[in-house]
This record gives sequence, structure tokens and C-alpha cells, in this order.
Amino acid sequence: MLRFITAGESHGPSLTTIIEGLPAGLPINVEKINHELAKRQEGYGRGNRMKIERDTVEITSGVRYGKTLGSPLTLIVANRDNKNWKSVMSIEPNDDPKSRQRRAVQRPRPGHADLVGGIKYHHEDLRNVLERSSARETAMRVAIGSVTKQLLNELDIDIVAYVCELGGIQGQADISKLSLTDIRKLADKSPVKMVDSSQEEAVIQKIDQTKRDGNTLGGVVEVIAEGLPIGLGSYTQFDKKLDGRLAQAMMSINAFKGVEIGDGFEIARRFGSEVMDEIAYTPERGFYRLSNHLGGLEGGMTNGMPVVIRGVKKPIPTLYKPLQSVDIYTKENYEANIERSDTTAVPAASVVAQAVIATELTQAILEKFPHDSFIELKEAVNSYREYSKNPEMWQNGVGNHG
Ligand SMILES: Cc1cc2nc3c(=O)[nH]c(=O)nc-3n(C[C@H](O)[C@H](O)[C@H](O)COP(=O)(O)O)c2cc1C
Ligand SMILES: C=C(O[C@@H]1CC(C(=O)O)=C[C@@H](OP(=O)(O)O)[C@H]1O)C(=O)O
Repeated sequence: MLRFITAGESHGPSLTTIIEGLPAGLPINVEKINHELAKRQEGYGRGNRMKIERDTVEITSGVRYGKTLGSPLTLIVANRDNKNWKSVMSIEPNDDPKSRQRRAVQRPRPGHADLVGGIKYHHEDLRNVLERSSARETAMRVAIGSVTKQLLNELDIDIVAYVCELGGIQGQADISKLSLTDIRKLADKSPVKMVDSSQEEAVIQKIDQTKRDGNTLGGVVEVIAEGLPIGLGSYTQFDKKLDGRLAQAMMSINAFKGVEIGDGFEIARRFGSEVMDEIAYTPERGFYRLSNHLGGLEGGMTNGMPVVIRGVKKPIPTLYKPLQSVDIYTKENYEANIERSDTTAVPAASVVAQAVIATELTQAILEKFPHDSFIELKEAVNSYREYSKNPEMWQNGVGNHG
């Protein structure tokens, strides 16, 4: 079983995670982790914080000579901005109520965690909420996702993500005609991580105008994973259903408000005959489908077709032209606090989405297959792949009532 938690405040010294349950002997490439971290920082429309940070990972346990030991893996990503926040983020007691109040964030931003978090945790200063509710935490989830993606890649599973829509402008590329490698190349070189360069200029102009207006934008991202064995997840219990678990992973990203799998909400408008993916068989491919409307998942399990999952990200809650709020001390109407902010973070969110889906898929793989060592895992996955092309129970005549 793969377990991890993340820790760290946005302007504290660092983000940390301990990941437990990875197989021993998995090659870990630190450069690949740093590459994913850099990709998360890119993307047109981000604020000034991204000019300060140069996210890189430090590994302090669990790896020796480039391979996992099977012991807990500890990752640390430093916050360069911390040096500018030393006194605000001090861990020493501050016994001066006047200084505490002078510094306090007290006009909660609609759409952020400020107000509810303050009420729930009895915080007199809403900074105590925003420091941890900040999407800074997603840097660590990308680092974890890069480790799990390296595991998937070693098992010949590929995963990509890109932006399908930003600020109401949809990409026009027919991605069904592209390989995952092409999608990755196109998204990587796009300033907005879209596959379709014809829409880029319009999106950039919309972001620029929105920034001038003191407003913000959301969008839609898609993740595709190919090469997954059949039967990850299970129909036998509600919390084992992989579609539900992937949706949870996607929704756990800050500002995500919706998830679709396969053709998603569109299937509500179609006949059953247009939605179910018909079954075919060849000895080389095994069982496969003639279409993939259901996004590679049936009965809470992978069916061998690519897993396709989209997430909707709302616009950034902090507005430079702020919305109405209420001062938590005086209860008078005020404009919400302005914290330094992005105009949009949909491109970054596509990198995070890929990471969290890679991690959840890895969890499902490690649940199904023995994995003390990576060699053992790979052998088990490959022999199961062979089995699932021609399941023995049918070869042996079980179910043959003739
Ligand atoms: C990569 C990324 C960057 C974000 N940047 C900001 C930001 O600069 N300002 C902001 O107010 N919200 C930002 N958000 C969104 C908030 O973190 C999020 O809305 C907040 O935590 C409340 O959670 P909820 O929207 O999931 O309800 C960002 C989200 C992501 C994924
Ligand atoms: C720090 C990151 O994103 C931050 C997410 C965020 C929020 O409220 O979610 C608010 C901003 O924080 P700051 O006020 O420090 O600029 C973003 O920059 C990051 O993505 O690494």
C-alpha cells in the first residue's frame, strides 16, 4: 500500500512529504522530478511568486545510488520566498495583541478558504488558514506525482495532461489523432499548455485583458493514461471503485469544481448505443474496445482502454478588483483582502492533475500486485497482462456447459 502526507505552509521554510510503500529498486531520476516542478511553475497568467521560486526537490531518505530502498522516501521542496516572510511566519510566540492585529488578514476572500477556515479553527488571523489552503501545496503533489509517474513509465504506462479550455476558449485540436508523445510535446511548448496553437494567441489576449480588469479565469484540463493493465480498482466495494477514487484525486486539487470521465456530461444526451464501447478480440491485443466513450473505466475498474479524465478549475478567488466581504472583527462591509495572486493557474493545474492521477493509478497498481521489489512488481504486471489477453479460466473450459 502506498501512503503519503504532505506538510508545509506557503511562506514557511519548505514543503515536505514522506511516501511509504514504494517497491525497492525503482530507479528515481531527480532531474525528472525537477522538470515536472518547473513545468508547474510555467504557464501564462501566473503572478510574481513564480518569479521568486525555483522549485527543486531534495531527497533526504529512501534512495541510494539512484534507486529506492523500500524504506520511506522523504522529499523536501524549499520555499525561496520564506526569507521575505521570516517574521510573519515566525514560530516564536507573539504576545503583543496590537502587533498581531496589525498584521492580521481579516477581510476574507470569497471563494478562498479564509472565512470558513477561520470560523472552524478559531483563527483570529486568516493568514493561519491561507498559508496551508494555498495551492503552494500542489508543488509537493507534483513531486510525488513525478515519482509515481516514473514507476508507471517503468511499467510501460504513459500519462499526459493538457489544457482543453481556458477562459471559455476551447482548443480545437482533434487529439484522438495524436499520440501521447505528440500531445506532451505540443502542450509542453505552449505557454498555456494547450495542444492547439491556433487558440493560443486568443487565450493570451484574454488573460492580459482579464489581468488589466483585475479579474481572473478558470478552465478545463484533461489527463490521459495509456497502457494500464485491465482490472485496477474494484466493483466489490464503494471505496475501491477507481473512477470514484480518481475523481476524488482530481477534486482534491485547489479550485477544482467538477470532474468528467470519458465523454462525461455529454453522455447524458446520447443513446446507450452511442455510449457503450463494443468489445472485440485478437490474440495479440486480447480484449479491446471499438471506442472509448467511457474513458477506460467500467465497474470501477480499468478496462484496458486509455483512462481519460477531465477536471474543471474555477477562476482564481483573489481579485485585484476585490469583491464584497465583511471585516471579521468589525462585521462591517469591506472589499476582500488582496493577496498577491495569479490571473489564471489552469496551465499549472494541468501538471498537478497529471501528478495526482499518476499517484492514484500507482496506488491501484500497488494494491493489485506484489511489490516488495520493483523486479517482483514488473514480473507480476507483465505476466498478468499476458494472462488477461487469454484468461486461463476460459481456456480450461470453466463456464463451458457444452
Ligand atoms: C496552481 C494553482 C495556483 C493557484 N493560485 C492562486 C492564487 O494565486 N490566488 C488565489 O486566490 N487562489 C489560487 N488558487 C486557488 C486557491 O488555492 C483555491 O481556490 C483555494 O485553496 C480554495 O479552495 P477551493 O477553491 O478548492 O474551494 C490556485 C490554485 C492552483 C491549483
Ligand atoms: C505559491 C504558489 O501559488 C500560490 C497559490 C495561492 C493560493 O492562494 O492558492 C496564492 C499565491 O501565493 P502568493 O501570495 O505567495 O503569491 C500563489 O502564488 C505556487 O503555485 O507555488
